[in-house]
Amino acid sequence: MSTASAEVVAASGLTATTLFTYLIVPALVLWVVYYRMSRRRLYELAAKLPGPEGLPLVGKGLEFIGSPHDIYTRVNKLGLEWEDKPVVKVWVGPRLLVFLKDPRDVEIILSSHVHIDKSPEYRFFKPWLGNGLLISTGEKWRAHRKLIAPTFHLNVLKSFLDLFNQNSRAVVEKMRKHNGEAFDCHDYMSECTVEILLETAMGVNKKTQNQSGFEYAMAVMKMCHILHIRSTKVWLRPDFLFNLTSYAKDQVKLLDVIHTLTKRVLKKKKETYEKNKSAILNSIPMPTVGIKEEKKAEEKVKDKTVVEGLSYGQSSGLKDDLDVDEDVGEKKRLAFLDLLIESAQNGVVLTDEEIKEQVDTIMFEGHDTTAAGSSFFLCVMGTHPEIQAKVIQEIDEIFGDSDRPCTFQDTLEMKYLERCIMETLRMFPPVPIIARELQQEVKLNSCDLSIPAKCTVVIATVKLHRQPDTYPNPDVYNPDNFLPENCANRHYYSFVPFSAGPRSCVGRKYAMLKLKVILSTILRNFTVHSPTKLEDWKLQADIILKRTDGFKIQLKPRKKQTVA
Ligand code: HEM
Repeated sequence: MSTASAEVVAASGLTATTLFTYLIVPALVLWVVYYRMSRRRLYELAAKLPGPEGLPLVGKGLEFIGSPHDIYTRVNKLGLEWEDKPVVKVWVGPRLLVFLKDPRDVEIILSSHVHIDKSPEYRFFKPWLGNGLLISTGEKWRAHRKLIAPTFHLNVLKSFLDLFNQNSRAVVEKMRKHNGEAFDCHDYMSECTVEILLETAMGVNKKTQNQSGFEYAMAVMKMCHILHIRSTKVWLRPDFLFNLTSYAKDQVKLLDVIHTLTKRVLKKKKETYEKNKSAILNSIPMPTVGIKEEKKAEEKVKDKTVVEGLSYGQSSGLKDDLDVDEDVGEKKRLAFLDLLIESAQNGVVLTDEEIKEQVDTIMFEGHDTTAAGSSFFLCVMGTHPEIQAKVIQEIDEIFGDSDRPCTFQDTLEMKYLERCIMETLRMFPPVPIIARELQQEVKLNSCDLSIPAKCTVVIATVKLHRQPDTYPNPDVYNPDNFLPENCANRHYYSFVPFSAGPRSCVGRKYAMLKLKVILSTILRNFTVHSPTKLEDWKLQADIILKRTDGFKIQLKPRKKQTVA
């Protein structure tokens, strides 16, 4: 306070404390009244929703303290207490979270073209993924989705089979050195999926990758951990507090590793593009095995339309923009990064920064999810030898004694393996929650209740996929859950590991094809044993679902070594 104003205050007999009381306190009270009035409808509807009331001010915020496994266990327990309700509200401080687990309600959210905004927690991804497809919304998201979805067309994916095969064989050779010893398979799956992504979607040659795949995968894992900590520890949410912690310093270092790789990938690709524009079209690797037979098989498949639906990770009644039948045309069949660069050169408004954000998004979404899915699969096989034997029998019927690479037609014949992958994604969905910020009130289908605008809707796939009225014995691993006759009467939205509707996973078909090639190659070479029973696994919902106790497996060679 200046001397003059201090004198005025002194003359009027006011002290700084009374000034505070007379000005700041009423302003604060007015703000609180305004804040509550503007959220009146939210409180009104929230009061009618079932769920724990929690403590004043913090609600159930304290449930989110502790290790990722503790949080997972506590939130799961909370879910069990409200098991009989189709919808459960949870207050975390001033935030209202509404958990949905009835497929009829899940359908309202996921099938909507309106409820597409991600929840505020996704903003923690911003320094990493910018405004990439996972986070963006509105017109930007719509335009980029339209551009990117065709790059995951089956015709593009089929051209990746050689690379899927080569990398699967490489990981088999790397894992062989454990010689029957127990080891954590997640690091291998992680490295392998990063390398496959670099070679396929990004078109980066293996020779130029060096150690970067492994380093990148480790940096991504650590970043996910930091993001998880931020979204669960309320005090780390504001940037100014987070920036004071060692997590912020670690984040800077990790993002440096991640973005260095992305920038390098982008630079290389642009140089190639400039050097020889026409060579870009030819740079998509073409399959070299059994092309004629593939063509015949494809025609057969087209007649039967068996390639959609469950084969590619979603209930057969669901369709999204990945299921468009018309071929995008020879010229347009570009791999992801080639298409983005070409589009930017040909007048589509796409800045270098936007391309980088999409590359980061695809690298993250495309790698950690598949690494978790394949690691869970191997562990499940290891704990269910009788089911593993059936998968191996199917694979042997397809390949016999041959070491030939896997073709697209082979993947279509892996029906039992497919059901086992589906069942793994049911029990252990790599993306355990899908969260949206509602801009409009929503009337639920399962009951006579509405959820308010401005709340966060959470679809916990880990819960949705284990509803006993949909899946008898939901905690028992049973691939027969995905027999056609058992799927027939099930609600389409009761199985959404890749989400569904307009914001479904753009890499769904890519992931399924890649999983079939990697996992069949591993089981052509080894039988898997897993030392810990499935009931004893310790899970943590760390953005991506993981095992706190690690993905330990032992491999026993089945036959002579394949040539890598
Ligand atoms: C087993 C593997 C995978 C699973 C379980 C999975 C699951 C999901 C889920 C649940 C979402 C919706 C997330 C949300 O709404 O918050 C999603 C979105 C997305 N996924 Fe995947 N994913 C997998 C593999 C992949 C792959 C291989 C790629 C790319 C190569 C990919 C790219 C994306 C992208 C870009 C989005 C954002 C789409 C949008 O918002 O329009 N995913 N994924």
